Amino acid sequence: MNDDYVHFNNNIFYIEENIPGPDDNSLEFKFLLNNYNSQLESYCRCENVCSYPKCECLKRSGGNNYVVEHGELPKLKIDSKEKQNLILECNKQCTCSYQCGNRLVQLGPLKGLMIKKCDIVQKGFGLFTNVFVRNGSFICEYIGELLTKDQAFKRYHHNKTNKEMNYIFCLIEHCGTEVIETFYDPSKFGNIGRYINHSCEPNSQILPVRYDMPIPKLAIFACEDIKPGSEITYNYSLNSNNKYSELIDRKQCFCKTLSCKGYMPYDEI
Ligand SMILES: C[S@@+](CC[C@H](N)C(=O)[O-])C[C@H]1O[C@@H](n2cnc3c(N)ncnc32)[C@H](O)[C@@H]1O
Repeated sequence: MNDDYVHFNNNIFYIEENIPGPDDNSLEFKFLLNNYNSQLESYCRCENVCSYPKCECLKRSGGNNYVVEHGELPKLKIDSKEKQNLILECNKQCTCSYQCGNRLVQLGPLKGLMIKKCDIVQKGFGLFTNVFVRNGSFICEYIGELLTKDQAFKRYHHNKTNKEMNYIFCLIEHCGTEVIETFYDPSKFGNIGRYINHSCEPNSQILPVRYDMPIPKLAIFACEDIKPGSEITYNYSLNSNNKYSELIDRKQCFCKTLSCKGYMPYDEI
């Protein structure tokens, strides 16, 4: 990966990959660590660049993940209710080259992103772009510590009690009858993705992407063309789960869009 960004706050450690949180001696942590240290079972034996349906990774993804010519998600106004295919990139066990069009998130974030204070003080800092971002482009990952459910709840309540911002992201994936839950916290260890604010009319979307290990990476893609100078935003509720609605902010929303719901997301059961 090639990430040129840094934090301006020395108390936050810049990381370019998710890391396991502290060991809480639970079975869940052992399972998480085991997954963290495992390799994805699938890989391809393609030469140079991959094509569907020959490539095993693309076959498992159900088709091309990215538009080959531009290295973007297909131009879709991504809808939260639409069923999203598994995004499985080629990984380090694959024999294809690094020019293969099925490697995007692993190549690192967009250049030209900037962290700055938002005009609306209640939002704190935000992530902005200095460059034009095409619809479907990969912007950056949301990287942090990987926590067990118990750790995520404890940290969330600590933040709430101390009136601190919440950075914990809870990903719930449904795979047949299986439900996979992953908790990310970039509050102390994280990348630039931690500065992206919520909007009720977002210009980006967060999606799970897998390569190398079975634990998904959280990847943020533009869901419309974004002009230079704009703030990058996504809707925090899209991957939240009603079961853990407690982990979602119920603060006043200051996105100031016409569709603003007034509060930060909270999915009803
Ligand atoms: C992942 S952080 C985003 C970066 C954060 N603004 C900062 O300064 O580090 C999430 C926190 O930002 C604030 N936030 C994000 N979107 C907001 C919005 N639309 N309105 C008000 N506050 C927002 C909330 O305090 C939330 O807990």
